[in-house]
Amino acid sequence: MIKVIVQLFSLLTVDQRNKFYLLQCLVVCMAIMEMAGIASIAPFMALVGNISLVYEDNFIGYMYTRFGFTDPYEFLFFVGLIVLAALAISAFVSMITVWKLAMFAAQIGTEIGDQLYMYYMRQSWLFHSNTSTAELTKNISSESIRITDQIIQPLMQMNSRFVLALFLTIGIVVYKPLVALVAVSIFLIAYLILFRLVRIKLAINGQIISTSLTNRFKLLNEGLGGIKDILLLNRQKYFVDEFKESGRQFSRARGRTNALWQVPRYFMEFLAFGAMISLVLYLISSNNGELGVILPVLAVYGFVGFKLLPAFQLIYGSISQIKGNVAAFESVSEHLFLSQREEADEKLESNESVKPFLEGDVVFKNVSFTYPNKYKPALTEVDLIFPAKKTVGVVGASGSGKSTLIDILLCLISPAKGSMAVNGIDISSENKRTWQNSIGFVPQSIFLTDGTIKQNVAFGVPESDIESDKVKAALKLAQLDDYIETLDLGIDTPVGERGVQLSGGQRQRIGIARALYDNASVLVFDEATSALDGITERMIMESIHSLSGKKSVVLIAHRLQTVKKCDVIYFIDNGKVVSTGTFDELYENSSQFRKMADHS
Ligand SMILES: Nc1ncnc2c1ncn2[C@@H]1O[C@H](COP(=O)(O)OP(=O)(O)OP(=O)(O)O)[C@@H](O)[C@H]1O
Repeated sequence: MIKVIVQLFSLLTVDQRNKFYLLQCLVVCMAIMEMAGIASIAPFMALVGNISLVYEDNFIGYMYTRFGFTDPYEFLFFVGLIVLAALAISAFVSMITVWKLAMFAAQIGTEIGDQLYMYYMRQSWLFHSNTSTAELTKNISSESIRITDQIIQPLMQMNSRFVLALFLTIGIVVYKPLVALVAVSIFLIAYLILFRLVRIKLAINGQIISTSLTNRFKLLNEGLGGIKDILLLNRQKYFVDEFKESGRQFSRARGRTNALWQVPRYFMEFLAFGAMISLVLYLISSNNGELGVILPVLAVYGFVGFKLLPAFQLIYGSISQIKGNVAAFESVSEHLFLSQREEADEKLESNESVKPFLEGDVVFKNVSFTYPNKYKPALTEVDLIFPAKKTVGVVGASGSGKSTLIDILLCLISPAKGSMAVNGIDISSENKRTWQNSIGFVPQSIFLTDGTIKQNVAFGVPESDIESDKVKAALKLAQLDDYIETLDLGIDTPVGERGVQLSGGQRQRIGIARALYDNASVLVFDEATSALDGITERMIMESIHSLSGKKSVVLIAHRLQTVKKCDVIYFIDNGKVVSTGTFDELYENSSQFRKMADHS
């Protein structure tokens, strides 16, 4: 647990650390004020028990004459007011401190969520293709809240209570050493035994909470994402039962964790009352029932107990909560540390001047690639050229390596061996962004946001920066202008979540318009016309081929009709380029290609 606290602290920025130190000063201030409030009660209660103290040679007697009082009860009233004022100031400082601590913890917690989102958004395609989205969603939306509410908040509260408990303990030990040491030891030992008994259970519960949350997010994604198939196959029961089961595990683990830190309070209160009664009996027997001596001691211990017991309970509760939720921090800590390191690197990178555009022949030299969890390479020593302003087809059977080749072209993955150069310039991590700025990509399945047609064409551009003329031109090229004209709201028509209000072909054409919006110099189509009907496909293919001579176009296709007009076609098999040429040349020279063409 100490390790988690140290790690959390090392994740704080300089600003956050400075704020933390300031808050720490406020916490000490709060503890001192609470101490002062309690300490002021002793003389007041002494006076209540024995008003003749004002005539004796002590601090009370000195104050009585110093302020010129003549009536002892008037002085008692005055002391009462001072005690009230001290308690009010202490309550005020406590309120401010607790408020600031809560705000600070909430801010750090939210920033953890932001940090994770930023980190995941910056990760490579390889990272995302090998990581579960449910896991990442859970980390951002749920684990970061768990870290805020169940680790940082308790940590900050515990911190303030710890300082107070320490001061109060020192105070009462100085006041009456023996009684104080006995009382504090009883409580400390009781809490220590309790914590040792429950800590393993708490850690296990924390793990169960994390696992069941991952399952619930996974079932949410899969259930709602695949609702069409589920409705059709009538598989709701399986998803609902699994969701309920993970919910049951989650609630039981969470309930147990909460109970383990709340329930012992009642036992400790019983112990406190027992200690108080023992103290009364001890004081009465050792002071012959003299109220003037007994009352101030009882009042101080009463008030100290009133403050110290909740402080002990809060410290114990906080430690239990933190222990029960360490798993939440562990599941994101690696990503948080990596994101911290990446941010530092990014600052260095941002100083570089970035060229906006790259165009020219794209040359693959001896490119090989193997996926991290695979033994067999997806591409082996590929040498090829995508000539500038020509239309190139990439064909091959399913699993032959076409998408991998395109992912390298798009710089979504980097070749393990070999290189890619554009116009003679090797593409590396430094100029990768510039190259990506130059490409428009239309994937097999288009991702649409729950926005308008316009927002989906100018994907990720702030509304105020979207150029409607460019959107309309791209839509025209994608053969969607006729459809837009039939809509009352035109390009401002909402498409519904993931484009459910559009047909598959219309979604595909929005994707094509998106690739065309930024006027990229290279357009890459990954089976982009597969969802279209024959006539629309032909019209779009004509638009695409009309770009020949103006833009470089790369077409990946299963159906070889799509690549018939390409200037050059690469035929891929088993991760290697096995034949190159025009459609007719390949048809003539490659029996494999001929077989595919005849069956497409
Ligand atoms: N993210 C990944 N992790 C591990 N292996 C992968 C990954 N993506 C693809 N592969 C593997 O790499 C090989 C080439 O796959 P790729 O997707 O490039 O083929 P493809 O020709 O595009 O197939 P299709 O036409 O069916 O889309 C396949 O064996 C595939 O299983």
